Amino acid sequence: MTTLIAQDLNLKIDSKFILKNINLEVNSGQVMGVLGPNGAGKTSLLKMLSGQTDSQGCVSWQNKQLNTYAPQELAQQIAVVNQLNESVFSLNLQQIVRMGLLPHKSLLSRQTARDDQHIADAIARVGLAEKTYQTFNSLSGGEQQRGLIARALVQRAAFIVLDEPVNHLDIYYQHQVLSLLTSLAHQFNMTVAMSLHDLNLAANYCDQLCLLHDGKMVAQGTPSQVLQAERLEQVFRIPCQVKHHAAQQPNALRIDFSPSNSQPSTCATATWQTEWSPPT
Ligand SMILES: Nc1ncnc2c1ncn2[C@@H]1O[C@H](COP(=O)(O)OP(=O)(O)OP(=O)(O)O)[C@@H](O)[C@H]1O
Repeated sequence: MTTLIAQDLNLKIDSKFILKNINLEVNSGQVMGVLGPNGAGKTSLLKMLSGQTDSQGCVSWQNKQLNTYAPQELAQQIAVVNQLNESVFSLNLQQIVRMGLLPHKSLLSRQTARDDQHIADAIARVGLAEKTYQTFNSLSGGEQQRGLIARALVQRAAFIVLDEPVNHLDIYYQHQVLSLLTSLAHQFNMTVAMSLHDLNLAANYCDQLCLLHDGKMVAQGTPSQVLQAERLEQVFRIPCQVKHHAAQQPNALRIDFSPSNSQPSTCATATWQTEWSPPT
């Protein structure tokens, strides 16, 4: 069943289109990856899909427009894990994860043993049980990222939106976190939308992909529909090969970018300063 529908989304700042005519649909139980080069509009799109930015256009979740949800009701439906900012938290990890319960509480409600169990389970699921009482500030970038994912789990929202969730994670936790998100979607019929820079992780873990370039939707569909060499070369401005491993898994893809083997794509316009000296 289609649960997320975005129609004709536009975002214009200072007369420049950041997003232009974006349309997409995501079914419940699916993981959608948002791909594209730096500045393509991934974060802006995720903010619109999760109601963090007012949309010029229409986003509806469960047949109801996002801008008609009350704030608490929206927070019960949608959990957001944004990119890490400089954190000002002096709270410990458990207290940060506990914030995920807020949408389900009234001002006077008490903490229950069941709440504590949910928090402990979520922290354990992201592999941070031994860091439960460490201050959030003192956690490593990857630990903070996993802590924020634990907070999203505690929120028990049916739609989780994550902006580059594996950015700070080592290879083990990249796979752990993406497997966890995929299994939440597939087993519990949740919907996940996330931006990713690693196209191979996107091919492995996402059911649907959309590829943005300069604020426009270049392609959307299954990984094998979207991840085509010629298109990726144009968008990412670097030579690329896409290999299909149908023998292992029907949709298994391997994307290799090989800048050293050939000349940069003719689309590449940037020139890089490779030497630098301090100003005198
Ligand atoms: N508030 C704003 N004012 C001006 N420009 C903005 C604003 N927000 C976003 N932009 C611009 O919109 C474009 C898209 O930004 P966005 O953060 O959505 O890209 P992105 O695809 O997530 O990039 P990255 O991969 O680097 O995180 C960028 O050129 C950015 O500078």
